[in-house]
Amino acid sequence: MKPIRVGLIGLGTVGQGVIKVLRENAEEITRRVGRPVVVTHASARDLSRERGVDLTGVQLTTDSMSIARDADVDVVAELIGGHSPAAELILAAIGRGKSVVTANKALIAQDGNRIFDAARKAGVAVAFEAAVAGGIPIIKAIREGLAGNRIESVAGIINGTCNYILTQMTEKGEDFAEALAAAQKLGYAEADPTFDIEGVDAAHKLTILASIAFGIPLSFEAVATEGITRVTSQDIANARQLGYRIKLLGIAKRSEGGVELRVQPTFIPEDKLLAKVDGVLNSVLVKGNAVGQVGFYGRGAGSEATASSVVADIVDIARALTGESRYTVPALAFQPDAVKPLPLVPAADTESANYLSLRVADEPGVLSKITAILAAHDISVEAIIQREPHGGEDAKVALITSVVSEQRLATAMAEMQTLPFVREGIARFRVEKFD
Ligand SMILES: NC(=O)c1ccc[n+]([C@@H]2O[C@H](COP(=O)([O-])OP(=O)(O)OC[C@H]3O[C@@H](n4cnc5c(N)ncnc54)[C@H](O)[C@@H]3O)[C@@H](O)[C@H]2O)c1
Ligand SMILES: N[C@@H](CCO)C(=O)O
Ligand code: NA
Repeated sequence: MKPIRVGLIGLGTVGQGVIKVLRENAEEITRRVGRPVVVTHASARDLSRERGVDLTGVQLTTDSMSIARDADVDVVAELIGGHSPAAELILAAIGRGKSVVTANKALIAQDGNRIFDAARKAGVAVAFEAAVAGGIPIIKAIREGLAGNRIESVAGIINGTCNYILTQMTEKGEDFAEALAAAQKLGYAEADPTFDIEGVDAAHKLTILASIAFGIPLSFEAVATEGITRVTSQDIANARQLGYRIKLLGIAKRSEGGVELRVQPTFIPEDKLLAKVDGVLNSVLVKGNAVGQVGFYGRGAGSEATASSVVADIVDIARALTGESRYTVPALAFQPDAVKPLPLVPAADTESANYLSLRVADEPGVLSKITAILAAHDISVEAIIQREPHGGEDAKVALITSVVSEQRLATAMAEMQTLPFVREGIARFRVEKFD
């Protein structure tokens, strides 16, 4: 039986995982597809590097474009990341009538509209399950499994590196830099890890999820994005004492004004599902009007977990090439001419409960003055802790507010900041209760 020939562009963490998974599970995959699926071609920047995977039978090259154009390649997997030359390579493969699999969320979030358009015109597929939440089949679940619903919200932990760092800081007391270095070593981080820690990678993924969930164009620029670099060990300790965990959450939800898209470090009550998702694990909760809430959980990064999704996409395409059926699921779940923008709610118009942390001079009456300002703005305090000063340090106050609009909170915080005993720089993070 003639095999489906896969050309891999990039032999890094994910590329090596794909070789391994396709080899290890060859028998099962052949039974699923109806014929073998084999990596016949692969490109890398440095062919002399030792990779720890068996590359026998794979034709190696440094010329990635030759793979995109090779008539002897049936499916191309782009696993180099970044915008260029990834975009050119994908478009070249599409131009030769090949379906493409990619793990490149940065490219899809920013340039997906153009790529899907080209693929549609060429009658081929661009599949990207590995781009969001690594090994969790969340794209397929929303696009196909939940296609009967009006999706109300998608929320979750969608960056493995940040979740790993926050977990190491919380459980092991590791410092930020140490935990990031470990995440990089484990193959979780992006080539430029500022994409992870500044929330950009999560924003790329949220952009894709929002399009698939709501049928809106890819709108990366509209995501209000904050990473985890402002989260201190003190915030983590405060969260614990108040009964919360801090997670970097991506949230896309419908609200009165349209859709809200945000990525932020968020306090979550410790008994909620998302608060218990630790390490490199990701979890996504989807709310549909028919199904209610459904949750997905699994490894969000790493070589073989991510390869699991790349290979699933290759299998989908291989099945379509093998059987009578064409690959007919639209890339962004909705028919291209039915994708329409919804108003994007500005962050200032959104509402949430909040965690505030203040450094204050050790004076009598401090707490009552702070709470009086909050009360004057109709904000109630749900929990509060005060740490006594020691060794000449300031006292510290941390509290959780009721649900309040961004504007009202900003006014109250500005007023608090003018109190003479409140030091510069009140820290604030959102709280999501998932009630
Ligand atoms: N690592 C993960 O856990 C993970 C998870 C999901 C998605 N992704 C995505 O998968 C893609 C690859 O990530 P990775 O972690 O494997 O990165 P990586 O840095 O380990 O691997 C990329 C490889 O591509 C090579 N490369 C770069 N330009 C090339 C070119 N023009 N031709 C041939 N090879 C080239 C690099 O030398 C490197 O070996 C990225 O888009 C990333 O966002 C990664
Ligand atoms: N750098 C990404 C890889 C998976 O997309 C993460 O840590 O989640
Ligand atoms: Na996925």
